[in-house]
Parts: sequence; C-alpha cells; structure tokens
Amino acid sequence: MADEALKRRGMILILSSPSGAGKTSISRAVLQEENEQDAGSIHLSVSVTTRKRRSSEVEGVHYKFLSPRQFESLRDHEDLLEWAEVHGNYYGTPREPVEAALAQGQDVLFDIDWQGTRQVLEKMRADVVAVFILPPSAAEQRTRLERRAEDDGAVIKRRLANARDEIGHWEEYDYVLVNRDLNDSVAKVRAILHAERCRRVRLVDLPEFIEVLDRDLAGQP
Ligand SMILES: Nc1nc2c(ncn2[C@@H]2O[C@H](COP(=O)(O)OP(=O)(O)O)[C@@H](O)[C@H]2O)c(=O)[nH]1
Ligand SMILES: Nc1ncnc2c1ncn2[C@@H]1O[C@H](COP(=O)(O)OP(=O)(O)O)[C@@H](O)[C@H]1O
Repeated sequence: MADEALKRRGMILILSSPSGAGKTSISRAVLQEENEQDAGSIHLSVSVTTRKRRSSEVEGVHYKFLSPRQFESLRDHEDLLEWAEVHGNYYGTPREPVEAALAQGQDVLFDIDWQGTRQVLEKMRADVVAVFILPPSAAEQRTRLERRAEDDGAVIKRRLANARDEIGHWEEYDYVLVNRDLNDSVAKVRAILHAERCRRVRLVDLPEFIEVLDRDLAGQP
C-alpha cells in the first residue's frame, strides 16, 4: 500500500455473528469507509452458496449463487479454503482470490460462521483476526430480522433457533463486540483492523529495514 513505510502481508479479518446481529451491515460500511481512505486495501471474500438470492443481493458481489452440484464440484476439487452447511444451505470461501490478495499485502474480509472460522484458524492462524458480533438482546435481534424483511417467518425462526449454537463459540474469537450503535461498531472494527495491520509478524521486510537503520546509525558521527 502506497503510504506505508514497510511492506506488509495481508490479513484475513473474519466477522461472525448470529443472524440479524448486524455483521453484513458492519462489513459493508467497513469496506466502504476503508476504501474511501485507501482504495484497494481491503475487499470482501465473495462466498459461494446454495441459498436463494435475496432481493437486496447482487450475484457475484454479495455471493455467487450455485446449485448444490456446482458447489460440490468446487468443494471436491479442493477449490474452497473452508466450507460449511449453515441453516440448511452450503456456504464456502473460494481459495485462490484469498491467497493472491494476502501475497499482495491486501486484506480480505470474511463474513463466515463459526465452523468456517475454525477451519481457517486451523490452516492460517497467523494471518487471521477473528471478530465476533453480538446483538444487544434477543428481542432486538428478532426485531432486526423482522425489519430486514428478507426472509419468511419459518426462515427467521430457524435462524433465531440457530443463534444459541453460533453464540456458544464466542470464546474462539480474538475480539467480541455488541452491535448496539452501528457507527460505533464500524469504528471499533476499523480500529481493530488498523491495530492488527501493525503486528510485527505481518511486516515482511522488517528485518531488512532494521538492518539498514542499524547500519546507518552505526555509521553516524
Ligand atoms: N463457513 C461459511 N459460512 C458462511 C460463508 N458465507 C456466509 N456464511 C455464513 O452463513 C450464515 C448465513 O448467512 P446468510 O445466508 O447471508 O444470512 P444472514 O447471516 O442472516 O445475513 C452466516 O453466519 C454467514 O456468516 C462461507 O463462505 N463459509
Ligand atoms: N446497530 C444497529 N442498530 C439497528 N439496526 C441494525 C444495526 N445493525 C444492523 N441493523 C439492521 O438489522 C438488520 C439485520 O442486519 P444484517 O446486517 O443483515 O445482519 P446479519 O448479516 O448479521 O444477519 C438489518 O435490517 C440492518 O439494517
């Protein structure tokens, strides 16, 4: 990235939450604000899924919508970094775009569930920062799902029933936040991202930088 003194390896920023807690709203705002500040620094990992497209979603932007057969073919060819069945549908992360972005020092945002998070942590712990988002209360979570009005009653019921299972994995995450005020949550996720970018292990040319600094200091009168 243009304004950084040190070359950096990219990271995977995972956002997980029970349905309706607000991770999609937070991720869209984080991506927009970050790219206004520094274009191309972070992008969404576009998952593949067998679930039906919602009216607000655009093919290839929010998800790639596949048939079960297409999904299984990708999975069986090891083209997915992780995959899981969630709320009765398959979801997975295409591997190649993520590996390319990390190598170029770009960050990738994952909106994935706890099962996927576990797989990515097992494979790539050093490159992963995992954030768990909670709703302020069960009543507010239900209200948000109903207000979103993208799913029918049975689907909302299933998502709320699965919420306890998802929340049960909070201890597997590096950071946890309660999404009460959206702007506040977006600011917190951006603060996490900015701090994590400075981690020593991500600064790939730090040893050379220190060596030059040290040599120049030694050579000073
Ligand atoms: N493991 C995994 N989970 C995913 C992936 N994409 C989405 N999910 C999760 O699947 C769940 C359902 O997502 P979605 O159908 O968009 O519903 P929403 O959470 O109610 O907005 C959420 O927990 C997502 O984080 C993926 O590629 N892999
Ligand atoms: N902090 C918040 N306060 C009030 N409403 C919110 C907040 N965050 C998200 N929402 C709303 O709640 C609904 C569910 O949010 P969404 O981002 O789709 O959740 P998720 O992706 O976790 O299922 C949406 O209608 C969204 O506009």
